[in-house]
Amino acid sequence: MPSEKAFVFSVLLITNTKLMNTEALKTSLRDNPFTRWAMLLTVGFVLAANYYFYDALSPLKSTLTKEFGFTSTDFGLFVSVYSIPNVFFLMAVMGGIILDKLGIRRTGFMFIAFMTLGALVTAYGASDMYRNNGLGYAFMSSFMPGYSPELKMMLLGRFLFGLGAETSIVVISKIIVKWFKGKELALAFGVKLGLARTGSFLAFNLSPILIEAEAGWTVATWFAAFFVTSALLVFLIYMMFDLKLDRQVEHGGLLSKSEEFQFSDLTKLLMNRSFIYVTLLCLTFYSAVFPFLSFSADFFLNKFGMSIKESGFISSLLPVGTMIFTPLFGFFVDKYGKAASLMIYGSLILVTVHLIFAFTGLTPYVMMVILGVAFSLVPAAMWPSVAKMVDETRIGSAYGFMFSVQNLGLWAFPILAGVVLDGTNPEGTSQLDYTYTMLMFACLGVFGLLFALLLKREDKVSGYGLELPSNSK
Ligand SMILES: NCCCC[C@H](NC(=O)[C@@H](N)CCCCN)C(=O)O
Repeated sequence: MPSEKAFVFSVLLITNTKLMNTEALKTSLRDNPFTRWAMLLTVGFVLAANYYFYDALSPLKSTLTKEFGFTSTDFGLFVSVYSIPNVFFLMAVMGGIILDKLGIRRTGFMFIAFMTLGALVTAYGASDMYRNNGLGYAFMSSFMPGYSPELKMMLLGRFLFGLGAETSIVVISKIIVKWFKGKELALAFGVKLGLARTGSFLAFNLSPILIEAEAGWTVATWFAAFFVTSALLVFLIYMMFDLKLDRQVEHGGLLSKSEEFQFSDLTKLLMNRSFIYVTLLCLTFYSAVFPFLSFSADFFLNKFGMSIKESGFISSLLPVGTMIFTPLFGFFVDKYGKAASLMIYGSLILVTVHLIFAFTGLTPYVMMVILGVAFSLVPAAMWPSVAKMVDETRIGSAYGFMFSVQNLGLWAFPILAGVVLDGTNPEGTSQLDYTYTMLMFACLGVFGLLFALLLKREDKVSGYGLELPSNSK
């Protein structure tokens, strides 16, 4: 009898231990809400640094003219060179493929390192150290005399920065999916975008303050570069947690053979009319926003006679607006749908605001907040809509492709804005007239509106259900 009892006891013990082990296997780091959200904050910091650096010199266009003799076209060139690797070498698409092959840690580190190198080279190109015949100055002076050696070094820096920055956004999107899939994914995406835009908000407000530093105006560029460098260090912390999570789950986020990117995926995407319309909307809408934002502080400074600080502050109202409205509209799209309609409204608002900027002297404070509503409506509806059109395993390639097409606009339109400005204002004019530049942005908005309308019409045929709530598809 006692031996029977002992047998039952040991069976119970073994079963219980087995159950406990299975339970331990089931829970991983991502199941702990604190760790999950801490990871979001960690990669959000990297994104904020990325957006900070992208915008850090935008409020300082007049300073660059004063210090280095930059024309509006030079400034446009500087903004746009960010996009060259993504347009001409399809870096965002390649980055997505590399990501699927090498995984998050190696790809993330490599591309954030490129961002850091680019940021440091840009700051160096603007520094006194370089201008006093520092390393590379003689070389940069030896060709294309029409462009200053400062501009050339800064262009090289921004090129390297762009090479890393867009792919790192794709990597971070994948990190969010890795930690939040099946949990609070939509909210996490909204918060991620909010953190990124905090970087832009800070850039427009901090750069004008930092140029007044005792050590000279280049404190603003060095600060931006060190912010990006600190992001690389913060990413190392993320990598440790990522490794730990991979040891807890089976496949470590790497794709199986059947899930890997195939070029036939791209052809399939290109045959999908809804995807084409949303990509063209992405190109035209974002081209009317980001390049405008890069010139906006200088526009306010010239049109309303504001200081660098005030014009930077007004520009920062756009990212602030999006930080509040994007999660709200994201929630609306999840719950009630109407994504295609929201993209139409967003495009309509964008055109109206640009026309008001072109032809009236209405206060820019309110207009920038309204523009923030437009810049929340479209992204909040656009990115989740793509997820309805393409298979989940192809979402990285789809976003990568959209980024590359979008970057065509982020490359061309800052240059065009500068060329239009230089072409429509006599040389040496003290107050730039932005009317034609604003009209150009309004026209882009009209194209965006057209593609949004086509997208809604196509949705009735394709049946992707863009007008339906998230969980009904
Ligand atoms: N899941 C995709 C989110 C994209 C957010 C989007 N960013 C971009 O489109 C970037 N390719 C361009 C960023 C250039 C300025 N930093 C956004 O709305 O910010």
